[in-house]
Amino acid sequence: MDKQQLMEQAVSARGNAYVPYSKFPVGAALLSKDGTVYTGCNIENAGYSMTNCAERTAVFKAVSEGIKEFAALAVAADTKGPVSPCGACRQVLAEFCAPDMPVYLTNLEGAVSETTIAELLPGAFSTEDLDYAARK
Ligand SMILES: O=c1ccn([C@H]2C[C@H](O)[C@@H](CO)O2)c(=O)[nH]1
Ligand SMILES: [Zn+2]
Repeated sequence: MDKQQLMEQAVSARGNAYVPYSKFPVGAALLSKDGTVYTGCNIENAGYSMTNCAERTAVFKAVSEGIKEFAALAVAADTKGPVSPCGACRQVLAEFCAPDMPVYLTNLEGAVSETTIAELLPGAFSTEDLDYAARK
């Protein structure tokens, strides 16, 4: 599974997006360390705030199957330049993915931005900063 194939899977997952409100489909493909790809699409709702982005759909699918170790992520949308994940997704990705994990942001014209989890969310809040063991 190379980065090109991962981006193709993100484009393909975009086809399942449920976007009657924004009409802006997004696809994601999250590669686990054991080599499985968890795809995701955005899923909107009549109550707009219940919308789930493509990236979080992919993470939640994997975690709900017991998979929490990831190697790479691709995200695709019909944007001018490479798509840019929202703040909520950046925080959720930072919970499960290593800071140096590669992220491939792309669009339908083949523009690609290769970035990392740490670059997407510098200074991410993490419970590793808290010493829970010392708390009562
Ligand atoms: O990286 C992104 C950016 C936006 N969206 C979704 C949320 C909403 O359904 C639509 C418009 O913001 O796109 C994603 O799924 N991922
Ligand atoms: Zn998002």
